[in-house]
Amino acid sequence: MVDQNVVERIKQDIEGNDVVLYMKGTPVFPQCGFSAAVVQVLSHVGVKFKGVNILEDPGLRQGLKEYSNWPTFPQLYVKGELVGGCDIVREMYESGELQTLLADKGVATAA
Ligand SMILES: N[C@@H](CCC(=O)N[C@@H](CS)C(=O)NCC(=O)O)C(=O)O
Repeated sequence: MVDQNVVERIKQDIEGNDVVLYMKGTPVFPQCGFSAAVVQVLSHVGVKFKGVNILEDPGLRQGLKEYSNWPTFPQLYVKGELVGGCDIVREMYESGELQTLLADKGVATAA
């Protein structure tokens, strides 16, 4: 059963920010290669995002897995919806699908 306080915090984050990356480490200092790769993609696309370091919060780390039904990190959310992890985000970036998704959802990018 997912902790409702954790669910509230997740909802506040993903509903209050267009793009949220739950990751290991911070955007400036990622502590996992998968998280670093998504930070790099988002930087290339030129989109502003909120990075949340799940290593600092074991409750959030577990709660997110249950909330999203996605067992690993990073997890990228756009406008409240889970897009996916590193593999999906990278594939979508390479095909141009990520840029299209952001444009369709009205998220500003510099690219
Ligand atoms: N194939 C995954 C790779 C990510 C991954 O395997 N993450 C692992 C190791 S960093 C993870 O989050 N494990 C669960 C945990 O550490 O809580 C993706 O596309 O995002």
